[in-house]
Amino acid sequence: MSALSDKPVRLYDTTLRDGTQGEGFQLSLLDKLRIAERLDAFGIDYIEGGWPGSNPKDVEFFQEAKKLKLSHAKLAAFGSTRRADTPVEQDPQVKLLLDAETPVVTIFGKSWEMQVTEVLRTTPEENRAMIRDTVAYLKQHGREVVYDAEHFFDGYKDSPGHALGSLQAAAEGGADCLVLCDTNGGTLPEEVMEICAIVRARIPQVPVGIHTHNDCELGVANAVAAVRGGAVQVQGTINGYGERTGNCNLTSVIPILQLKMDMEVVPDLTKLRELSYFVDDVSNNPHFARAAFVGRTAFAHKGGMHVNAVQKLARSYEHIVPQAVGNEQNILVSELSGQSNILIKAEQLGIPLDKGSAEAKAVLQKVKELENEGYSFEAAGGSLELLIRRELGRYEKTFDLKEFHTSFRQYRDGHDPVCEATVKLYVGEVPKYTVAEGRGVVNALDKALRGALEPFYPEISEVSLVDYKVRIIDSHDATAAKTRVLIVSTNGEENWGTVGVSENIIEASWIALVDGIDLFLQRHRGV
Ligand SMILES: CC(=O)SCCNC(=O)CCNC(=O)[C@H](O)C(C)(C)COP(=O)(O)OP(=O)(O)OC[C@H]1O[C@@H](n2cnc3c(N)ncnc32)[C@H](O)[C@@H]1OP(=O)(O)O
Ligand SMILES: CC(=O)C(=O)O
Repeated sequence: MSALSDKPVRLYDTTLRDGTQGEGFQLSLLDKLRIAERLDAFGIDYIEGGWPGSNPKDVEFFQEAKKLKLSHAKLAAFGSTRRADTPVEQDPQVKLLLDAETPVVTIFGKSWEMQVTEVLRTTPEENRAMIRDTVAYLKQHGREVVYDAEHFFDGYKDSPGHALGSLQAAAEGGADCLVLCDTNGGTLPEEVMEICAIVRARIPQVPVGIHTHNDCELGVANAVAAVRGGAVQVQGTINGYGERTGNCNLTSVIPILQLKMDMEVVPDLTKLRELSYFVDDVSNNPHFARAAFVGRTAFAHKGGMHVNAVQKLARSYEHIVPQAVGNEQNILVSELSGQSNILIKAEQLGIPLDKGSAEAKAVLQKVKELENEGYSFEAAGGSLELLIRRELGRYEKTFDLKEFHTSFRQYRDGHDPVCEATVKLYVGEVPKYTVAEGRGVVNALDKALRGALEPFYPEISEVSLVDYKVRIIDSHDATAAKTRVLIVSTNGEENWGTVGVSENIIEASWIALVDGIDLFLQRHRGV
């Protein structure tokens, strides 16, 4: 019985090997071990850990991975066939594959005649022998052997006989799975489906797998087409990392298989988003907001019509239930909002509003006016909350600003430059005037503002800035550029974004900074 027969489709993850062939995706040994553990816990069937013939880290990975307590996944070591004119038992690459002591070994070989003659510079006969010998040798050593047929689709379209002959050689050697690779990522889904079905018919005794690349943005579509054509193993990477534009994205193909094609491939799909973020965090990459299924915007609704409809019936604009993949619905407020967006936000703040009420209309109008001036509330939930509070009278003035001043001093004697800020304000009737130095102007202003407020509101010592972003935007009359500053503040438990817009970057920063602290005070004081 085939090793692949008890599940409709087996998931083969190559994040740790092909993923690391992608620009900007590097993993330390520890990173690789941590990701392997998470892939196993998620229910991935095969984890390709690396290429031991490539570098010492991958050799060490397989040594260290023996200590992992994997509950489900099988580890695979990856490498090439023996080299031309070298007996397989003397090939150092093949020896390293055995030394990795994994239950599975994956080798790649050439399917495209042109690659055989021009890159390997050998004959098709020797190429077939390289494939057959290597697979057979690994089988003799008790390994499950996955054969990756590199450039299979290009090779098949160029010469079907040659491409099928190379697969036949792997089958004769005893391969457990023949993986058809769209190595250059240029094949279309209907070709993938048709060619997979032909291979299944010509070599029915060995299961077929699929390995696709995303050069035409078709990595996932091609994997799905292959499954339709009879493939039972899908190779890919978490978040689609990989060579050039990446590999088939497992965070998309897994929910497609499970939710759309009714194939149970993982036990708990709700952990998908967490896994996606984990791999981004470990590799120090930003999360791709627009990623299908797992991205921050995958279920974000901005247009007023959409928001109105999803409130009545979520599936009017959602193709799946977001929670099925660990994601959630997100309602955005902007100039494209209708009252429905405002009502939802207000309700989240515990301020129920009625549709058609004067308050709902006033908030909506203010949002539209401010966005027209350059404000953006999508990432500035804190400023939006203040706006709603002010419009609805759920706001208490905590201080009155009279003036602020900033300066930047550059010395000629090598002394570090100094930024200085002064702030003059009133808390009730009490005046306060402070001065502070900082690493930059915003830092100096932040310190001066806190210095003035802390004697009255000591709780603001909990608040700190975590992010500061500046964007130059066109003013609506297009005569002068405006600056939009977005600040993210935190009290260690929650983050909130505030926004300021002005033709002057310091004023824009000040508005965002003050909103950040003001919102904290409103909440803390239970206004
Ligand atoms: C489609 C894929 O993604 S396959 C995986 C590709 N990944 C990588 O290349 C990352 C890891 N690679 C490496 O660390 C290095 O390239 C190594 C250690 C494997 C080889 O390094 P070197 O020995 O210095 O060779 P180099 O990388 O310059 O060239 C590759 C050699 O492999 C040969 N080769 C290519 N494909 C195959 C194959 N399927 N079977 C056997 N040999 C092959 C090439 O012909 C070439 O040898 P040649 O110059 O004698 O013709
Ligand atoms: C094997 C592989 O990574 C490829 O053909 O793309």
